[in-house]
Amino acid sequence: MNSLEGKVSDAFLKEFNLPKEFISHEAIANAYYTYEKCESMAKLIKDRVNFDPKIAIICGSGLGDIGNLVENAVSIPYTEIPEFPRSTVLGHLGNLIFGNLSGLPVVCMQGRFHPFEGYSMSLCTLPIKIFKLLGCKMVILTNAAGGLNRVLNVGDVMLIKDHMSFPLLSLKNPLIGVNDERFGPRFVPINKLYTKSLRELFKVCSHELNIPIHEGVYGTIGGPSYETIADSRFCLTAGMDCVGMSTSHEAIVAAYCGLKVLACSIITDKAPTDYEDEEPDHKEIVKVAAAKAKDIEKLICCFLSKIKEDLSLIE
Ligand SMILES: O=P(O)(O)O[C@H]1O[C@H](CO)[C@@H](O)[C@H]1O
Ligand code: HPA
Repeated sequence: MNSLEGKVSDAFLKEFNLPKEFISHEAIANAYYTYEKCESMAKLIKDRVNFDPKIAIICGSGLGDIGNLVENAVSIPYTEIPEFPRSTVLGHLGNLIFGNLSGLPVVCMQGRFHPFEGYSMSLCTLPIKIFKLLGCKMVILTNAAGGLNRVLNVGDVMLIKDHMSFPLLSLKNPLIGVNDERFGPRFVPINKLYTKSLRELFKVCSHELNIPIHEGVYGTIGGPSYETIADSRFCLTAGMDCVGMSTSHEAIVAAYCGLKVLACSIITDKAPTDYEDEEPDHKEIVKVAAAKAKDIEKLICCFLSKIKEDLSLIE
């Protein structure tokens, strides 16, 4: 029995009318963080910061410096939030930073949770539900990713227009389990997940700042191993432009909770597609992401200043 199982509420087990051995791990994990528990976590955070963020930003590997741009910042280490997961991956500091960015109230997550760390999908996406309860209207998701499409070079920014996720396609979905309609509906359409109008606005920023960007499909693999050559070739043929181990499930929970989503990748390496290609290395990935973070930071700041001019874009 894992530690979460012991805490599953009787009401949940009764609803299924089955012994808990018949319930999937995802459903059990999901049931643990009830709406009420998320509400009390959000309240605890709110009492501490006394701040109402409108936009949440999740920083990918090596991209935590975005949080350092936040003005009048109040920071809460994850370790000081009871029952909040901990960051275990290099390049993910583990702080929530509240303050203003480009004149808008934001919460910035310096460090995300990945399924390969051993966290359930619902735990990886718990922060999104808390952001919703804190009053956020949209999330900006960032990540480090390996380029598959050969038009993508190391250091490029790719705006995500769609995703394909092996975990999600194979019933590893954060929404599995008893649904609480207060968060969102049972069935969630995701064919318009990465809001087009917001992507267009991001492209305007790209032009204004003269920072060229690509637009493409992000692929999620489970990790923590990288891809074989055969995996990469398959992913490319399937339509993925780049590949990483995060983001897609966060985007789905955001859509489920009624939050708008904008997501972008920094291409930190070329996913190997030939037997002679170099091996990806996480330390190097973090280094490249940090070195190229300025472009994403400028784009996000410009994007936020445009949202500020027309808040109806995220209503
Ligand atoms: O997606 P982020 O958090 O940027 O991290 C990416 O970098 C790590 C691999 O080097 C994986 O965790 C992958 O998902
Ligand atoms: N593969 C998978 N995940 C990644 C990569 C990669 O090449 N680069 C950064 N995250």
